[in-house]
Amino acid sequence: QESLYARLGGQAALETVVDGLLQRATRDPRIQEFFKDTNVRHLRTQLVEQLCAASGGPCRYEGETMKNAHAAMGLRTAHFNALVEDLQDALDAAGVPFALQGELLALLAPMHRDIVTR
Ligand code: HEM
Repeated sequence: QESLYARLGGQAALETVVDGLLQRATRDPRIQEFFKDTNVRHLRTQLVEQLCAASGGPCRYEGETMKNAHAAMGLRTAHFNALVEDLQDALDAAGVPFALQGELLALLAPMHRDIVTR
């Protein structure tokens, strides 16, 4: 079985998905406030690298732990779910098949416990 990374379409596909996610999240009234002082360029690089590594691609994630990166934000489950919805929209828009979307989301779901702090 090929890696999820390869089946998603590799680096270019991941970049399209992350761009779509960041466009949506930074305009999403439910969560946009969290991104107002963020260097989105840097976040894009880190997210692509993280998703590449997590999906079995040829990358190593060297960014912050999920706990450290989000500790100061006081995120709730509703914020987490809003971001996941934006990601699903971005995956749909990129034409990623539903089954592959599920595989990617399953990799991210366990991060909830490090990201949501209240
Ligand atoms: C599965 C869910 C999530 C993943 C995989 C994820 C991933 C990441 C990554 C990789 C970084 C970069 C860390 C670094 O700079 O080294 C980051 C930062 C950030 N995340 Fe998340 N995140 C998630 C959920 C959320 C949610 C729910 C929010 C807000 C609603 C959020 C807002 C942010 C912001 C604003 C930053 C940048 C902080 C800064 O400006 O330094 N994230 N996230």
